[in-house]
Amino acid sequence: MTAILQAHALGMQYGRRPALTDCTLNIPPGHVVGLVGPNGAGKSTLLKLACGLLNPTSGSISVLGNTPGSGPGQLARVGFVAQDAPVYTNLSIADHLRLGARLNPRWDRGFAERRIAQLDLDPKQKAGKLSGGQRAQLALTVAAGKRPELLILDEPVAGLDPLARREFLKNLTKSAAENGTSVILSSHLISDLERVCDYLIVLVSSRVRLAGKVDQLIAAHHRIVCTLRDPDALPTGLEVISAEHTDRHSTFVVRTDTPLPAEDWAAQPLSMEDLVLTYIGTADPGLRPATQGSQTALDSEAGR
Ligand SMILES: Nc1ncnc2c1ncn2[C@@H]1O[C@H](COP(=O)(O)OP(=O)(O)OP(=O)(O)O)[C@@H](O)[C@H]1O
Repeated sequence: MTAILQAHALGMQYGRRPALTDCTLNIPPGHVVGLVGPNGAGKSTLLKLACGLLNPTSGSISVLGNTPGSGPGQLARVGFVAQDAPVYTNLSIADHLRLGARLNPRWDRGFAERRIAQLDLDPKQKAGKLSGGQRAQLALTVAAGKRPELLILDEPVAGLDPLARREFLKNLTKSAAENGTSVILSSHLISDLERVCDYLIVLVSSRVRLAGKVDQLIAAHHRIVCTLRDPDALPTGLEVISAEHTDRHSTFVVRTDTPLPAEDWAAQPLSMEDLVLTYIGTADPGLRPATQGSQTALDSEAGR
């Protein structure tokens, strides 16, 4: 099966500033992929590279097996909503839907019109007069109405109120499953991603720190609490992702691809939020040298 996104040693620099460094990914189709990371981590840069809005300064990227943005055929297969949900301010909502129909061979008019009605928006309203959240809803409707194979959304729910956010995410997963669409969405709202994503990418300081299927990542990570000890005293095969110590106890987040050995410790699973925060909180690659290697291993696992 063709990967929805394959990147090898992908890099992007704006002038001398690296925005994405040595990014290697192999995302299989059929997933809702959550892309998380702190401000400035490189999320939007990766998504723009995937749409062909930017060209890499090093490495390679392919999306659905092709070079991003390489002609009308590829553009029709990928729907994209940028972070600020751009719309044509002088055009009405109905004009946007007409434009969508003209430009996209697989345009789903019924879906788009239904969605606008469900949102209680007036088709005659100029897009420039919509609220920020309503503009985001219009941009999302146009992107989804293309019926793309891959929908790329850069912080799609940031401008939506809590109820609209929940509804949007529910519809997104339902429509992705019904239409066989893969989705990549970035967000700072980990609890939202937890609800809808089954594949996770954590970007920190322009590098991929973690990537893989959520269930496999959760199964491979454990929080263990034990009497005070040095990480080197832990059994081999456990990769220490984070370590915290009090006078008496040590708490480690460890990763292992084999079952956790039974020892004199209390072990707990991590939630997706715990996992993300652990990797974001241990962002210094100098402190945690093994994680990039783990990412590559998981990627090849997921790409099988
Ligand atoms: N057009 C640009 N020119 C110069 N530097 C840029 C440009 N766009 C992004 N950058 C820089 O590249 C880095 C990555 O930015 P990017 O927008 O990809 O991050 P992000 O993870 O999407 O951040 P956020 O969560 O704040 O949206 C940042 O250091 C940013 O300042």
